[in-house]
Amino acid sequence: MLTFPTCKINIGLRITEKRPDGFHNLQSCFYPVGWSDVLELIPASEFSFTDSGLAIPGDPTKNLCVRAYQLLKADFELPPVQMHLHKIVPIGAGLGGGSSDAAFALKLLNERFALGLTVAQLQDYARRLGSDCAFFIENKPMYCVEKGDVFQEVSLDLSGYTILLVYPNLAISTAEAYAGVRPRLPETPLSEQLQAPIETWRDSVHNDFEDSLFPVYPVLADIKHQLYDIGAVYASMSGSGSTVYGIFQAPVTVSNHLGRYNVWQGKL
Ligand SMILES: C[C@@](CO)(OP(=O)(O)O)[C@H](O)COP(=O)(O)OP(=O)(O)OC[C@H]1O[C@@H](n2ccc(N)nc2=O)[C@H](O)[C@@H]1O
Ligand SMILES: Nc1ncnc2c1ncn2[C@@H]1O[C@H](COP(=O)(O)OP(=O)(O)O)[C@@H](O)[C@H]1O
Repeated sequence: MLTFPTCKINIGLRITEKRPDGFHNLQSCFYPVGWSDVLELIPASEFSFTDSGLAIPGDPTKNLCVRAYQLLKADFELPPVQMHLHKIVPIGAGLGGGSSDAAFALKLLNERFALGLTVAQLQDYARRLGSDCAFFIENKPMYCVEKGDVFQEVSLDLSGYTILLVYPNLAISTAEAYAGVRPRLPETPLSEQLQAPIETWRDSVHNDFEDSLFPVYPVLADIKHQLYDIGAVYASMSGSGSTVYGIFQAPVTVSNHLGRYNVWQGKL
């Protein structure tokens, strides 16, 4: 069985406070984007995990796909499987690629072995693997609060718009990015700003990580300016970086300047 774990962008990201557990509460709209990995699962005589494509840093036995399998194996009689992940979505990119792989692995195992888990149960397993992970169970636009794993419905429909993602070949660790932010409650809640037309977002919808990361990595601000220069209606860094995206009315010609990076263009 094959599945295609997509990624996400954050439209606005406000870090509101540090929590007693060391994590941060946030406000953000998570929006699915079609740049995807490929995950294959085949029943086998013993468990194995292999990967190809982009090199994934860290111990493969701790890959989030393996952890998803082990999590379910602890509660169910799961047969052994051969798992293969072809990695396409950049890593340390603010796109939630690893979290998506884990969530799609949970969904695939649930389906293949008829475990009968509900969406809420799958989300509970996903929360144990990472703050971003539960979003990818339903994988639809959501207003996310607390650790990014508590959801409120959002009536945001950007279908028809084109998105251009630019990964500047620079990985940023999520934990380090959080260590650099100064949490504060925004004067206007992000949910209110998102209700205004997309043309207004440039002056209102903000990713708090830009404040601490743009001075350290000037290439990020440069990409954002370039995206506006080529006609983006709205541009921002996604998550804790380093991907910067632009939303456009129609498909765009990627300039030579941006073409040096790892770019992906598609419909929202
Ligand atoms: C910043 C965001 C925004 O969507 O996305 P990415 O940029 O990673 O895609 C997320 O909050 C990332 O979520 P995720 O990547 O799942 O983080 P986790 O694995 O749970 O945590 C990694 C580390 O980030 C910090 N962390 C994460 C989430 C959160 N709400 N508060 C935190 O302080 C903690 O230091 C934690 O040890
Ligand atoms: N399947 C996976 N894909 C990507 N990264 C993974 C995976 N499993 C574990 N990881 C670990 O998670 C870290 C970053 O994950 P990722 O979700 O890509 O970050 P971000 O959301 O910031 O882009 C990597 O450094 C890697 O060690």
